[in-house]
Amino acid sequence: MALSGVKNDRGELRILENLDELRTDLADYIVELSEAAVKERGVFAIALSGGSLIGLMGKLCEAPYNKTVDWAKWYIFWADERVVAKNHSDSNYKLAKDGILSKVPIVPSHVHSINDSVSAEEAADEYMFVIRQLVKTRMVSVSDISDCPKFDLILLGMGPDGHIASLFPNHAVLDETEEWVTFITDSPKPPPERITFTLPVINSASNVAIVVTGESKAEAVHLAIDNVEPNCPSLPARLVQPTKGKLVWFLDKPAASKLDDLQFSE
Ligand SMILES: O=C1O[C@H](COP(=O)(O)O)[C@@H](O)[C@H](O)[C@H]1O
Repeated sequence: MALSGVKNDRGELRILENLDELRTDLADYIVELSEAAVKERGVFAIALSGGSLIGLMGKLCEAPYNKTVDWAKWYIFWADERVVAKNHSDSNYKLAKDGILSKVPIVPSHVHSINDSVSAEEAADEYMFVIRQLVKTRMVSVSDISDCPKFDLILLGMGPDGHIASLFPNHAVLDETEEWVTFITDSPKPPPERITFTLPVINSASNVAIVVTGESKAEAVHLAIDNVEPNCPSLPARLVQPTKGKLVWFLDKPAASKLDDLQFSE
């Protein structure tokens, strides 16, 4: 049985009994947000991450979701990408294409992947330009408190070190507040060159979901969510604090195993 509730100011927690329940709950949540965005704005702008997240989104390619979702209204972006060719096994685009995008009727021109034939710096600049054009036409909304794009949903995974997108602990990239998209060339996790949404963009989204499974991430989940002393100011996952949007954590039981006193109703 799932546990769910709100934990201090760290958003809503959904702790699922097993991976199958997590996959279903995640698919239901994404579909609900896509229906609301399409009803309100006519489109759904969703940013994906790489890693284990894509496999956990797999139910979207199955019945009933594959037939009922209004795929033609989806606009796809990436919260981060590794600077490798699109057919490289490290590519977040390839992962999403093989795992989801090739299995549902997404409009190819709505898939906004990152240019893989230029440097990391150029790719970040270009991606920001692409997003800027889509903000102008309101395919992507704009935040009313900053000039940042306001994605309908940003989906994040989290590494055992607490990184989200390609924002790593104690890295200068966490201080980037001017750019929407930036790049790094020294990622502690290979490959070294990556581009990533910055924290202001992530925190301007209408909805952010962080999806984490497995015991190896339990300590980082605890540090990111609980009121720990000393606080972990440079743990990237802890810095996800949507200004006006909603944050939801999807956790399996092993990932949630180190959280302090869970007192949610079952
Ligand atoms: O390198 C990355 O890692 C994170 C976490 O991946 P996971 O496999 O541990 O879930 C991922 O969210 C990010 O997009 C990716 O580039």
